Parts: sequence; structure tokens; C-alpha cells
Amino acid sequence: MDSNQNPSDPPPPTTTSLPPLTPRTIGRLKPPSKIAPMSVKPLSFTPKGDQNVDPDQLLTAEDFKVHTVPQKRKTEAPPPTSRNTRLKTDSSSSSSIYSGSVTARSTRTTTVTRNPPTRASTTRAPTKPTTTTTTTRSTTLKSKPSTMAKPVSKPAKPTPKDSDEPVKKKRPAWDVKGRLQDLEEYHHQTQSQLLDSQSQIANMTDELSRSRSTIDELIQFRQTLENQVHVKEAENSTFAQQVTELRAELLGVEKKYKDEIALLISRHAREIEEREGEIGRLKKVQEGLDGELRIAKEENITLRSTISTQSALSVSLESECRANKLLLEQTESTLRDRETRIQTIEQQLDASRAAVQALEAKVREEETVRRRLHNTIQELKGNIRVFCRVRPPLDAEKSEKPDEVLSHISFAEGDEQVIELRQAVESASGQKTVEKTYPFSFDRVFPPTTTQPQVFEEISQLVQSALDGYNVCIFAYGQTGSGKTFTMEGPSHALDDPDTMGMIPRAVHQIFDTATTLEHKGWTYEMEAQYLEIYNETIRDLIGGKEGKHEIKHLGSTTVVTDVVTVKVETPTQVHEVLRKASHNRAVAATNCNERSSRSHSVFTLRLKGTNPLTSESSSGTLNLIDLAGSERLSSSGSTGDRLRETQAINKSLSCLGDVISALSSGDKHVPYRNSRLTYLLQNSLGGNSKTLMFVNVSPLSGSFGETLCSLRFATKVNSCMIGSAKRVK
Ligand SMILES: Nc1ncnc2c1ncn2[C@@H]1O[C@H](COP(=O)(O)OP(=O)(O)OP(=O)(O)O)[C@@H](O)[C@H]1O
Repeated sequence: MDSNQNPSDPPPPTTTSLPPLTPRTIGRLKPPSKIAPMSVKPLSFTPKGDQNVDPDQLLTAEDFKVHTVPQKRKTEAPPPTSRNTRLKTDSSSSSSIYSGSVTARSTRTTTVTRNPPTRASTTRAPTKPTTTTTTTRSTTLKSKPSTMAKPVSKPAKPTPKDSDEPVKKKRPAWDVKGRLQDLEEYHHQTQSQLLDSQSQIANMTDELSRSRSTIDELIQFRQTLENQVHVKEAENSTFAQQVTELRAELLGVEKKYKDEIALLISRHAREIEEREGEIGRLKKVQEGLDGELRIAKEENITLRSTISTQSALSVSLESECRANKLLLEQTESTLRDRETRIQTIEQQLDASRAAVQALEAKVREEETVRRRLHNTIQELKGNIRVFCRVRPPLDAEKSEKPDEVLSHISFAEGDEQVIELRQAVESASGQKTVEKTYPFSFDRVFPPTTTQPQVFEEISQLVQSALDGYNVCIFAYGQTGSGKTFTMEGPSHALDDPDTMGMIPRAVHQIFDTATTLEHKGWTYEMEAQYLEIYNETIRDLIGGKEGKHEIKHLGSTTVVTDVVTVKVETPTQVHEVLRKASHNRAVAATNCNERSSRSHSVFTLRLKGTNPLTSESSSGTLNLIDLAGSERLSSSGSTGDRLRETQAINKSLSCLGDVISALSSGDKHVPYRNSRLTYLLQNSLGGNSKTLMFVNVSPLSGSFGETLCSLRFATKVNSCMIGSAKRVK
């Protein structure tokens, strides 16, 4: 009994019944089977000082109720949202159910109180003396009174005022015997209560030990449940992780499928468009076909009518056919006769073919003979020939110096080989002026009216010799401005003008034309071109544009100049390109060297290699077309310094050319080719098999009389080198 408690003022019981245990709750918790539901054995209380304890007053299990006082937690737990939480709550509640108030860790405080023994207080009260105190005992299963329930009820202490029992009178002091009697009686009661109490204590001790073992088992069971909770929590976290992973995977898959679906949708949209387009096209085709079908049906109708017409015709045709069969038989017999005749004709044709082949062979032989004869004629004409050409006066010359134009030159009528210069000189006495004439005769004299094609006609035979395997050299010699470049190349602005183009492009055209013609006779040609310039005894490549150390080398009958560009040409156009490039390079040099073009020799070389597998012939010829430097005399040029050196170099090379030609004509053993670059370059083209033609170009102006006379004299010297080919009229 709590000493602080007033027995007359029992506290109101805060008894709360536990929620009933449902089979579901029990099944989930699975308590150990050996744990029996908690029971409290009947306790018997003997109130202090009460000797006569009624057995009915003994406490039974029914007198106890489990009171649960919910303790407010510091922090309210969140409402259960998951299985774990639910489990935890269940576990907690189960813990409270099984352990009740016996564990300090319980979240609820459970008190076990005894119902007030109303029977004892009502039925036994009259038998008990007023001094007897009915004790209400509060029992807790654990010794912690702070958390345990306090006694909830207590019988009211009977007061003498309220009691109906007779109150014992206090014995007088002198009643020693009576008082002794009372003491003995009290002693007996006390003895017997003591014995009862001892036996009850023993029972309670047993009960306590059983309760402890039950508590241990409950603790163990709680531990097991906690372990299960941990396991479930671990599983739960694993599940949560798996759920997260699955969600991520699901997102990835969803995205992937979304993309695929989008792709499929766009593809399907495209396909639908294509299909629609296809359907459109097919519809058009169908429309076209429908149209065709209509036409075909119409045609069909027409044809049916035609067939019916034709059927009628057929009958008449059949009769015609019979007639024709007869005709055919006659024709077949005619045909057989004709076949016989055709065979005869074919035999005659074979014979003719053989004759043609024989004739072609003869033509080839004759071509060979023609070549031989042609070159014999060329040789008879002379290996060095000289053509004189007088250029027409320029418009400016005609207007500025009309008196000077052609006043000193005359041509013999009917004789195309004679030219005569006239000069008025004083007589020996000096009293009168007489006209002195200088007649010259050359292989051909071209007056100013002669056109380029007419000039070329005269040299075309010579060009042909190059294709036949001869080395051909064509020079243009004369003073500056006499028309050398015009003769050899033509006007610089119209290299391929058929009316004005010069000897070089014309020669190239003829060579290509003749080579094409000769292909029918079995000849094929390879051609290559080079274009050089000799200025002050220095060689410059007019195609490659290099000036400097070019050396001339003679390898047998072939002349090679080191480090110059040689272009393989297969068409006249390619040759024109070469000429254009050379003309450009020459013009560039001219701006640097002041009228250099007239102070240098330009040499265009075309090498021709021909083969004829049919006749097993081959040829190797060279065509050199040379525009020589102006031939002004030193005295008349009045040159000094560089110009003097140029003139000296020009005169030297021109005089060397004359010396070489002279030595060749006189059959000298030593020919001074090496005396100048020009003659050394042309070594293989001067003499031997070579054929040389010199144009001597003459100015129409009388002011150039002296230069013209010199040029004609030089040309005459060259011309006279050949036996019987030059004539000089004195
Ligand atoms: N047969 C011709 N018909 C028309 N014009 C011509 C003829 N010959 C020359 N000429 C003209 O005469 C001028 C001088 O001719 P060209 O330049 O050919 O002389 P050149 O002797 O080559 O001079 P250079 O030595 O300076 O080169 C040019 O304007 C040219 O067009």
C-alpha cells in the first residue's frame, strides 16, 4: 500500500482496456506457442490486523484488468504509409499486448489493478471489527512504481460513526485478566494471519518467477520480431532500390520506344505520302490506260468492221493468190537464172578485187617512185634556191613618200625570175645623170602584189620533201622592215588567217594534210616542234621561255639543243599554240631589249618521223623555218655601243651562213659550221640531204636602195652556189 495515498480518497482509475486481439493480429504476430496468455494467479491478501480472512476475499484473475494508459509521445509518429510502417506499428502494438506494462521500452503503460472487492467490503464488513482495515492492494508485475499503475480502488475505512458493529469497551486498568484475554486473542489472530501471509508470499514468489520467465520469453519474442522488422526493412530498401532502378529503366525504355514510335510515325507519314503520290501517279496511269482502252475499243470496232471488209476482200485475194502462185513459180525460175548470173558476177568481182589490190601495190610502188622523182626534180632545181619577194608599200609610206615607192625597182614582164634595180648616177664626166641598172635573177621573184598562198605554192614541193625524209631549211633574209616576219609567220594578229598566214603555219597545215593522205598508203607520222631564238650568239627557248646555257649537240644526223622544250604535235591547232606562245615570249623579250625581234634569228623546227609497215619504209625529216635578223650594214646603220655589237653579231652570223653555203657548193672538205651559233645549229639542215630555200625580202622604198642592193647581192652569191640554178644578168 502506498504510504502517500489516502485510503479514503482513492484516485479515479484511468483504466483503459486494451484493444481486443483479433485472430488476424495474432496470426500476423505469431507468438511463440509455448507462451501462454498471461494469467495472474489469485492472490490472497490478508489485511493487516484482520485475523479472519474470508476465502472469498482472495483475489482472482477476474479481479484484475489490464489498464493501458497511452503515453503521449514526444513526437507524433507519421501515419503509416508503407508496409514497413504498418509492420512496425503492429509489432509495437503486439509488443504492448504481450509485454503489457512489464517492459520499460513499451510505448504504453499498462497497469494491472484489482477491482475493489466489493463483496468483501459488503458481505464481510459486518463480521469484521472496526479495527480491521480492508486493504486494497495494487499489484504491478514490475517493481517500477513510477510507470506502474497505482491502486485504483480502496475500500473505505469504516469509521466508528458509520459502523453498525458494537465498539469494544476499553477494559479498565484493573481488569488485568480481561486485558490478558484480549491480548491472547489478538495473538492468536496474528499468528494465524502470519501463517496465511507466509503461504501467500510463497505462492506469489512462485507466480513472480513464472511471470519473469514469461517476460523473458516475451523479450526474446520481441527480439525475434525486431530482427524480422530489420530484415523486412532491408528488403524494403532493396525493393525501393529495385523500384528506382526499374523506374529509371522504365523511363529509358519509354524514351526509346517514344523515339522509335516517333520515327515509325514519321516513316509511316512518309510512306503514306509516297503511297498517296504513287496512288496519284497510278490514277493518272489508270486515266491514261482508260483513255487508251477507249481508243483500243474504238479501234477494235474499226478493226471488226475492217475484218468484215477484209473477209470479203480475202475471198477475192485468194483467187488473186492462186494467180500469184503461178506467177511466183515463174519468178522463182527467173530467180534461179539470176543466182547463176550473180555467182558469175561474184567470181568476176573477186578477180576485180585481186586486180585492185595489185593496183594498190603498184600505187605504193609508184608513190615510192614519185618520191624519188620528186626529189630528183628538187635536186635538179638546185639544193639551194632563192626566192626574192618585194613587200607592198604600207599606206603610210604611200602617202608620206609617194615618190620613193617602187621608183627604183622594176620587174621583167613575162619573166618571174628577174628583178632590176635602177639608180640615177652621175656620168663619169659629172655633167649628166645616167640611170644605172642592177638586174638580178633568182629562182622566183615575187612582186608586191603576190599573195601568201601564191608564195607558198612555190615552196610546197619543198615542204613535201620534209615528209619524204629530207632536211629542209627555209630562210627569210633582208633588212629590217622588209617583210621577213610577215612572209614566215604572217601578221602577228592573224596567225591562222587562211589569207594572210605565213609560210610556217601553211607548211604545218600541208604536212598534216599530206600525212593524213599518206595514211591511206600505209604511212603514219610522229611530229614534234621547237622554237628557238639566237640573239647576240645566245640561244633562248621561245616555248619554254628560258635564256642561257643551251648547248647545241649533233648526235649522228640528229641535232639536239639542251634544255629546250620540245612539243609533240598531232594537230595544226597545237602548232598554232606553239607559234602563239613563241610570239608572246618574243614580244616580252622585245620590250626588254628594244626591237630585239629584228635583231635576233628565230628558228622554228618541226621533226617528222614516218613509218610504213606495208612497204617497210621509214623516213626522218626536219623542217627548219628561219626568220633571220635584219641585215643592215654597219655603215648605214650608224650603230654604236650595244647596237654596234648587235649589228656585228648579226653580220658575223649572216656572213658565216654565206661562207657555209659557199663551202658546201664548192665541195670543200671543211665547212665552217662552228663559226656561228646559227650555222652550227643548222649543220644537219645545210648540205647533204638537205634542201635550202632563201627568201630575200626587199623594201619597196627607194630610200632603202643601198640595203636592197646588198641583200640582192648576198642572195645572188648564195644562189650562184648551185650549179646552173642561178643566173645573173649583167
Ligand atoms: N607581203 C606583205 N603584205 C602586206 N604587208 C606586208 C607584207 N610584207 C610586210 N608587210 C608589212 O610590212 C611591215 C614590216 O614587215 P615585217 O615586220 O615582216 O618586216 P621584217 O623584215 O620582219 O622586220 P624585222 O626585221 O624588224 O622583223 C609590217 O607592218 C608588215 O605587216
